[in-house]
Amino acid sequence: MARVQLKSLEKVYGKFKAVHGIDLEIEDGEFMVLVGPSGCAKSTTLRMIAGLERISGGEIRIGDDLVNDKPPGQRGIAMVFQNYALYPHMKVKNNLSFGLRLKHAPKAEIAASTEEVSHILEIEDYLERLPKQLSGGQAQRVAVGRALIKKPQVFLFDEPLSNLDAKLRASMRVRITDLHKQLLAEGMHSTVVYVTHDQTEAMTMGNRICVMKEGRIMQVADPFTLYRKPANAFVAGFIGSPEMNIGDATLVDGNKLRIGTQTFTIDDKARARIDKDAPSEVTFGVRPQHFTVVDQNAEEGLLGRISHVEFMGHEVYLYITVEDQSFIVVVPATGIERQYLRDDAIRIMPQEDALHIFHRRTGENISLSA
Ligand SMILES: Nc1ncnc2c1ncn2[C@@H]1O[C@H](COP(=O)(O)OP(=O)(O)OP(=O)(O)O)[C@@H](O)[C@H]1O
Repeated sequence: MARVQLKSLEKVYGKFKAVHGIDLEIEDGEFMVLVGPSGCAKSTTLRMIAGLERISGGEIRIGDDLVNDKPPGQRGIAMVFQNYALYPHMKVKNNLSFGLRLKHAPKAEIAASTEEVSHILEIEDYLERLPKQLSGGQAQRVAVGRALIKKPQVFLFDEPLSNLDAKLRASMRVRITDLHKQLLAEGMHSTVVYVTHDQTEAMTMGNRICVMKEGRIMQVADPFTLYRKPANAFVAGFIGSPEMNIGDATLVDGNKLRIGTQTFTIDDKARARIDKDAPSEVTFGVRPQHFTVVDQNAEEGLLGRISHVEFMGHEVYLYITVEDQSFIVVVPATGIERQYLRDDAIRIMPQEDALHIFHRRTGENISLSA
């Protein structure tokens, strides 16, 4: 069993509390991504699980073991770092087998494991090279191989793809998640805790994602739930690209929303979801993909002006100013009947069930019920 449990976990650096008593249960075999902006303490949390950082309070369990005071080598973990951390003077094959040699594993086992791992990661051709003779992607595969060869209960990844270009990152995302599935299919209890600041990486790789902010957990959920039902305005703004449109609004008579001086009727589905006790001064949220461009003379919707147009190939990003609020709206580029031009007037309307309402002060999503 390689469940990882964090209970009231805390980290204090001098007078600064970096981690504020977080609770998180990562299931056996799960791929859990810790994501959040720079400084939210995702790396600190990972390093505490690894045993590279002492904890200031709370508990960490790996499997059934309380590991609070155990050194990294006794935790059944292997870690892959952003900078690969390969030994520069060792050939790839020796980098791979280093952990096994340290444990004085039999020579035949070392040879067989090196062969197996290099085959899985397709690095057989580089075994005799030094790290400096590898590309970034190849070096990263060696770093993953070095973790894999230890057959750890838990893999810890700290921003492993940050140093790669966009194309290589995309292919390594697939490779790592495929590898995880393969290990599970072979009956290895390989739990993954993966740290990134990149929401695309989080959404595409995680079974579940833990979104963090300033040393606190904002939401833990599967990618679909995070996108469709963000618990608060922070998660809503962090997950999704381009970012969700978020701004001040007023609920009027429980069935209308006023943004600036413009008011539109909230659709029945959204109205049913909004907390009956919601305050009138709220924060609204609508994803750029969830607006419809409606007739300029329609009675409903928000009338604004296009301030900028970005043609992205398959879609067009429209930057729209509605009074003093800025919106970004994504429309499909194929089949558009009209050309969108800068300075044009435009009227937009949130699609049915696409409106989120957040508590202005706490940020809590008060349109999630039902
Ligand atoms: N050794 C340290 N001494 C003091 N403060 C530290 C130390 N290490 C980290 N911190 C602080 O703790 C907070 C969390 O840092 P951490 O590196 O875990 O964040 P992160 O989310 O991983 O950020 P990044 O994506 O930039 O790596 C930050 O405010 C950081 O400045």
